[in-house]
Amino acid sequence: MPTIRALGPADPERIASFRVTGRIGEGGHGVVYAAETGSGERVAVKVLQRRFWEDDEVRRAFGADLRQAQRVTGTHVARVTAYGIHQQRLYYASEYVDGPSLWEVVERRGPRPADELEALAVATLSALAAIHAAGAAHGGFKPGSVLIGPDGPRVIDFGVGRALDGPPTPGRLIGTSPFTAPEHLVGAAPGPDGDMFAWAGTMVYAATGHAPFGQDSVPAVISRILSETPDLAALPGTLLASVTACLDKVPTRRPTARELLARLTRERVAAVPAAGWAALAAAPGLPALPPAPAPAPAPGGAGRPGAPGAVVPPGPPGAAGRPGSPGATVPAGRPGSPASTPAGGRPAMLAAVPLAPGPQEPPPPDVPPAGRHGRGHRDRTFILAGAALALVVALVVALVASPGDPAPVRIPGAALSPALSVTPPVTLLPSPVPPGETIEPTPVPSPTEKKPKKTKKPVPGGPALTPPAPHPVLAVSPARVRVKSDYIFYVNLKLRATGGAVRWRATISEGAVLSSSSGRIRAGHTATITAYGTPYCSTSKVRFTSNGGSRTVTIIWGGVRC
Ligand SMILES: Nc1ncnc2c1ncn2[C@@H]1O[C@H](COP(=O)(O)OP(=O)(O)OP(=O)(O)O)[C@@H](O)[C@H]1O
Repeated sequence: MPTIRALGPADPERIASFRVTGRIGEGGHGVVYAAETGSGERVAVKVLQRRFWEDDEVRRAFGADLRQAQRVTGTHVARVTAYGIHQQRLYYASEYVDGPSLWEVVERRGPRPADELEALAVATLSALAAIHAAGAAHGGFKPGSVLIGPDGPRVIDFGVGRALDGPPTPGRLIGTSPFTAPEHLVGAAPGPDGDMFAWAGTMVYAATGHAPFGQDSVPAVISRILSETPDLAALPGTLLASVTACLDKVPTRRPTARELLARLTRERVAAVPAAGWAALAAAPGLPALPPAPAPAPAPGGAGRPGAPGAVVPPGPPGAAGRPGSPGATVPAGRPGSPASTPAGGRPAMLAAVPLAPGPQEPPPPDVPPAGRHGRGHRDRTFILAGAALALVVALVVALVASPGDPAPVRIPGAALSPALSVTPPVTLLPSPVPPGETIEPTPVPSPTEKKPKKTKKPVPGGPALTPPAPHPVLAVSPARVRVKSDYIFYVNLKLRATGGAVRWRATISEGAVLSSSSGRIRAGHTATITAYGTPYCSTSKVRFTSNGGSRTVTIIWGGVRC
């Protein structure tokens, strides 16, 4: 149960139509209050820090993201019930979950046993599937995003990552937790694939008590996320393949939440030997089923609960409700396994977890999924070229909007939900003033600039001589960067080869890391590498050496106070 503290002098007593009853806590983005609606329903209201209100881009994205988040419903999500602006601060309200976060549970009680992990996996995948089915992404999934309520795990804080972290632009980090997917570290926008990576890391945390890539210095964690595979030995066999697949560095290779939910459900059913199902079907004392009226197959296919000859999913004797209905529960342990315990004997925290998604969640896992995130096989050909870091360089090139590229930023002019009681009504329209820069690059020639036209010089008195071979040159841009935010700790550097192919090597001063330290660029081509540092008033020098000379880039990790 979260500790609710009394309000301080700076805390509001009302937020829009909500009566604030206490302060739950504060995170990186704002303060969360316990509050009540006019009809006495408990809600949690997150009031974002003022800097978000002051950011035009965030204000524009906030309305769009929250509208989408409001569409997400399901047994294992804390529904977003309202959002708006209160005293120049953005806020949103969600269902109050009366329970600790997964962080707290693991910190206090240690790594969780196999049966709890399985139930946790099913519940959180069910929530992510619902979020993704609504066209949203969580964008910041981590153990703190899972609250263990009296009726099972609930996922909070979904769908606002894009608004709070903004579009991927050079030098702007998307997501900052040790659970962040590698593609987000290099600028990709939050998406379902990234959620799956973060989900897997969260499962590793629940099984071991440690974040999969460590939690020490930021550059060290980033370097491990980009290049290392965590130790998964503590995971139960039932989850190992799923978690391993989700930790793939290539986003499109990761399975979807829906696919994993289907896999786990199938495996659970298959874990009961056929003889066990037969014995259950023939158990004495079951009321006789009426004879089948006709041999025609029933809609929904064989196995529909209640149909003659249907497989009856496991459930505690006397369990109410059809499997999949909100009230239906199954023991979290494998039926018949030594770990499984009766509902009453299970740890209270995960005592009863619906196995199948609730009625408002996506269709049952057996329904063939649609679209890229729903297709059965991820057969897209992605070739891992050698070591993981090489792969990351490819990701960087593919995903990052580099300093010279026009950033394809889609800004829907988002209006606040009309359902809200915002006084006075505020419309979040695109501002005519462009948002403030976060990085000041030294002006560099555009990488899209046209190659100089070859002009034939007339050579008086004879045929044209063979021109001397052009000398390869490595251009690096920007040459000097000042990062002006506490929340940004990476910078993309664009390398360009002219006059011939260039082989390059790079080193960076201590306390920072590079996504790649060597490579080859063909003439006229570009590559992007990323420097990760610590944004606390320090300077990093990146030194490039190549057959085209040497270059040094200076990065000043600033923050507004430096
Ligand atoms: N819907 C909710 N019901 C109950 N408690 C909540 C709810 N949402 C958040 N909380 C609690 O409020 C506290 C602060 O949450 P918050 O999301 O701000 O933390 P955070 O994840 O560290 O922050 P951020 O995501 O902004 O970095 C946490 O203890 C969290 O468990």
